[in-house]
Amino acid sequence: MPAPTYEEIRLAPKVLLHDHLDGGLRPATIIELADAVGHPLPSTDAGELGGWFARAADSGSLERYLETFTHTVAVTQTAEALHRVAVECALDLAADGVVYAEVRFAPEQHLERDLALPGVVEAVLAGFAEGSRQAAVAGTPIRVGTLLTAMRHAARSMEIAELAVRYRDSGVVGFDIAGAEAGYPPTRHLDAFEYLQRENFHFTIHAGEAFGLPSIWQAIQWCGADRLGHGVRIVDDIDPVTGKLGRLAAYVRDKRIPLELCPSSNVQTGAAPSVAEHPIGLLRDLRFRVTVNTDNRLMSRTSMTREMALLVEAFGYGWGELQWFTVNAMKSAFIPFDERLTLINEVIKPAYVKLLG
Ligand SMILES: O=c1[nH]cnc2c1ncn2[C@@H]1O[C@H](CO)[C@@H](O)[C@H]1O
Ligand SMILES: [Zn+2]
Repeated sequence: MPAPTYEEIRLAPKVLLHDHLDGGLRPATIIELADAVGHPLPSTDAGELGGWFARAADSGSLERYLETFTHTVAVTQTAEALHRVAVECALDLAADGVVYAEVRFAPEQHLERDLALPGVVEAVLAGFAEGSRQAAVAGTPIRVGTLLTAMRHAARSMEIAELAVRYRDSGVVGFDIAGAEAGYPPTRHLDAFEYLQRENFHFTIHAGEAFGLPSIWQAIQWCGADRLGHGVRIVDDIDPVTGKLGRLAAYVRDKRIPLELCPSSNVQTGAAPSVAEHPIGLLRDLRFRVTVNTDNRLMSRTSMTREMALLVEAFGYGWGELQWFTVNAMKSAFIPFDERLTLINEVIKPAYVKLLG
C-alpha cells in the first residue's frame, strides 16, 4: 500500500492531547494584537515573524525555547484577544483534520492588565465554543476540551486547580503543570494534585522532557498523574540493546499511562536528536500507550498533519500505525468514557476502515 500522503493525512481524523494555546497563535494575529497594545516584535511581517519564532525556539534548551512565549503572552492580556486566539485555534485545528483536541494554557499568565482568573478562563472557553461552532458550519467538526496549566516555577497551582474544578462543567476537562522542568519537581505542587484526586478530576504533568526519570517517577508515584506530558525520557529506563524495561518503564507500560509525545518540539529543545532518532519508534514497538502531539504549532511551525507526515517519512508508518496513534489518543482523553467511545466508533474507525482499504 502506498505511504499516506500529506493531503490524505490532513483529511484523516486526528486527535490531539497536548497543544498550548499560547504556542499556536497565527503570526498575522500576533502582529495585529501587538500593534493594538504597542508591544514591540522582532518583525512585523507575518512570514518573517513565523520564521523568527521557529529559529528562536530551535535553541536546544527548554529554557530558551520558553523565552519565545514572552511575545504570545504579552499580546493576550484582554478578553477580546484571548477570545480571538481561541476561536482561531479551534478553526486551525479543525482545518487540519483534528476532530478532538485538548488545548492548554496558563490563566495566571494573562493577568497583566485588567483581567482576573475567571475572566481569562471564560474568554477562552467562549472562544473555543465559537470556533467549534464555526468549524461545524464549515464542515470540519471539532470538539475542543480545555486544560488549565499552572506554571511550575510559580506558586499558584492550588488556585489554578480549584479554578479548573470550578469550570469542569463548562469545558475545562483537566489540569497540567508546565514551564522549566529542571529545579521545579512536580512534588512542589503536591497539594494541588491531592486536591484534584479528591475531586475525581483529571490531570497530566509535563515530565521527562528536559529532566529525566526522577521527574517521571514523581509525577506518577507521588502526584498520581493520569498522563505524562512528553514522558520521552522514559527511554532512560529501557535497555537500548535488549529492550528490557526497568521498574518505572514497566509500570508506565503496564498501567497504560499515556505518553503525550511531541516529536518536533523535542528536537527543538534537545530532548531528541532528530525525528528519525526520536524514541517514539522504540516506544511504539514496545507498545507503550503512545500519542502524537504538536506541543506548540507556532514555535515548531507544525500541525498534527505535519507531525504524522514526519513520522511516516522517518519510520515508514502506514494507516495502521496512524490509526493506532489516533485511537490511543482518543482512549486517553479526559472526556467521559462513553463520549470517547462514540468518537472512536462513529468518527475515527469508519474513516480509517476506508483508508486501510
Ligand atoms: O514543552 C513545553 N514544556 C514545558 N513548558 C511548556 C512547553 N511548551 C509550553 N510551555 C509553557 O506552558 C505555558 C502555558 O501554555 C507556556 O506559556 C509555556 O511557558
Ligand atoms: Zn507542552
